[in-house]
Amino acid sequence: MFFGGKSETEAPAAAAPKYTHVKIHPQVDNGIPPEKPGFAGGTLKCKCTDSPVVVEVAAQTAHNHVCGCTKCWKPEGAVFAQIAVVARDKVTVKENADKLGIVDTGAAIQRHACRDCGTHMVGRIENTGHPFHGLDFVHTELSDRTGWAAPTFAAFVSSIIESGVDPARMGDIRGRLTELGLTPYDCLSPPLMDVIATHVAKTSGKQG
Ligand SMILES: N[C@@H](CCC(=O)N[C@@H](CSCO)C(=O)NCC(=O)O)C(=O)O
Ligand SMILES: [Zn+2]
Ligand SMILES: [Zn+2]
Repeated sequence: MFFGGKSETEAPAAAAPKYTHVKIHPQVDNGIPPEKPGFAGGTLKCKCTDSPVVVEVAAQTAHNHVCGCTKCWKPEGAVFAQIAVVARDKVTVKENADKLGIVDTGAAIQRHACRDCGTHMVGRIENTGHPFHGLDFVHTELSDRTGWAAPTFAAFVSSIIESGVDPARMGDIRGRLTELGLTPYDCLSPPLMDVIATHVAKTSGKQG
């Protein structure tokens, strides 16, 4: 140590979070709950108090993220959705399937929502040529279990402006996402964009 400075082995103090006033989504605003090793799924329930739609997800999810796009379902007041994927053969509607309807039949991800409360229960891709065909999109916050895959990035961040968020807030919002360890992207994460590009290149014959 020289002249009362820091010792070479002393870790620098972590910077205090600056953007805790910025709300993203209830599942991440107060710290992200850790996933549990060996966690094998659970049931998702819509918000209806009477005859809720119940969906079984019989596996851990992957690629969980917060999404700012206009299409993903967000809980009341949230700026972002939280959404993950799981193999479609692990997803079964167990109760009140008759309450489900497709939000937009023209979208790549067909979001099956409860007609009574509006909650999106399963997003399914029917196009077999889509890079993510075989994966369903689910909101694991609809489960009362803990241990689901934690979100690891923020997708379609600029799209929140399309939902009415003031563009002047984007610096603070990206700052909060970064603070939470949810790196902000204006599309999907680099590994997922690579999956999409590889699929496109294989389809066009540019990759073997
Ligand atoms: N700016 C648009 C973007 C919508 C968008 O492309 N969303 C993505 C991500 S959803 C889950 O991460 C997507 O793949 N959409 C396909 C679909 O929704 O069918 C907007 O905000 O609307
Ligand atoms: Zn409902
Ligand atoms: Zn989305």
